[in-house]
Amino acid sequence: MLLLRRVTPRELRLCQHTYTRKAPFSASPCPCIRQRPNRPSPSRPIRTSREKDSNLDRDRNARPNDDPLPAPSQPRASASSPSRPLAIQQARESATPDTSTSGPYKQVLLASKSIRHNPLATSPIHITTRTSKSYTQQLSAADKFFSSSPCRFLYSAEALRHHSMNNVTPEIVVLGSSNVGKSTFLNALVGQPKAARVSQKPGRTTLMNAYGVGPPPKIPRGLVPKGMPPPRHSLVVVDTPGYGFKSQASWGDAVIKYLQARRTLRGAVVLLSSEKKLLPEDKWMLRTLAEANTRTVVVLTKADKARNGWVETCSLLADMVQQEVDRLDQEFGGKWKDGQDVASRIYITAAGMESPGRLKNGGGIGGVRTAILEMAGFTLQDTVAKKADTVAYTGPVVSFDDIEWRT
Ligand SMILES: Nc1nc2c(ncn2[C@@H]2O[C@H](COP(=O)(O)OP(=O)(O)OP(=O)(O)O)[C@@H](O)[C@H]2O)c(=O)[nH]1
Ligand SMILES: [Mg+2]
Repeated sequence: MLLLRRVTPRELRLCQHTYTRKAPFSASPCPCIRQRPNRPSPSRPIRTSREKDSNLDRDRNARPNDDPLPAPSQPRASASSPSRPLAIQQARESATPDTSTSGPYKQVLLASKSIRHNPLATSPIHITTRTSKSYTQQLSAADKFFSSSPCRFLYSAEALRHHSMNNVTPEIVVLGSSNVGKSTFLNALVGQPKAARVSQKPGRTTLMNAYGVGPPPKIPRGLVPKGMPPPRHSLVVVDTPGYGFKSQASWGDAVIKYLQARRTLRGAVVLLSSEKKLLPEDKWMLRTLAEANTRTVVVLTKADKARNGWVETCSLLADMVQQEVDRLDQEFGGKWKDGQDVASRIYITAAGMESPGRLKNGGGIGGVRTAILEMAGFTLQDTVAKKADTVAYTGPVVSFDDIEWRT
């Protein structure tokens, strides 16, 4: 449910200040007050009896090294004080020397299904490509989710009112400065080279373009609003025009209004170029999302551009971004990153290194896929994912945010 509250004079001043700055993505002054829609309930997610059984088996068979990523329903204090299971996992990762990123950059980047920032690492390099057994299973479930059904272009929207009506399907928006690689990233995410148009010139994408991804969800007919066709995809991903260089104020207005008002928006992916520093316009975008309490995953793109220096380059930038995210999280009362686990990490990708169809989870795309699914309200059940070839997608990937659809 969309919750609105009165804007305090301080917030209003802050917004006006933000938007009237030398506009990165200039938009008219208006308050950012959208609460996160449909946060996961603090109680355990409801599960089907089959899932319960399989989870019981998993619990019985779990070995200490197979620490699964914590269920999204588990409470988490803030990004700076991670939940216990996440802290245990990070501590484990930092306990043994991490050589997972060493080797020729092309080989390592293409082979890495998840490239994550690990701020607790004891070495000066805070990047890891290591994956536990259960995380590997989650990655493969995420790959199947994105690749099993072809992605479908849904519509282009110039303004909020042009977006199709959507009451049921979770949406994720891809944001970033112009030319950062948003459309390339979207193509890699959905595994289709030509889903979105890509160009070397900044300012290529000028509209918000929505794509349907994932298999059709199983929703009882009665829960679909009258006169609406049942959704054909489990998730909508929205590509956006870039902010900063070659951007236009009207694009910024449209995107900000969408961020504030779209009820089914479950989270944002903010792309930052690893060729650049953290730009003022990126800080502005992160602040806007923190203020609106929108779940956010940060992704560094074009890791391959630094060639063999990619690990150091990305590690430094990720450290800076993490500091900014933690600072914003604290400023807004520790609520922004609350309840995010997989999605609380900073991810690194090299989506443009290989044709998206061939990249699959490689180039770090797999890690972002799991984070996006978590943000969108899906739980990746690793035990069931083993049988992914034989079960329908209500098995390995279960939406708990949308659980009321099925009851
Ligand atoms: N080397 C390399 N190039 C990349 C990568 N990702 C994107 N690019 C290149 O960066 C350029 C811009 O990519 P786009 O995906 O069009 O960027 P965008 O953010 O959608 O740009 P706008 O729509 O103009 O805002 C293209 O030439 C891509 O091939 C990457 O991971 N590695
Ligand atoms: Mg684009």
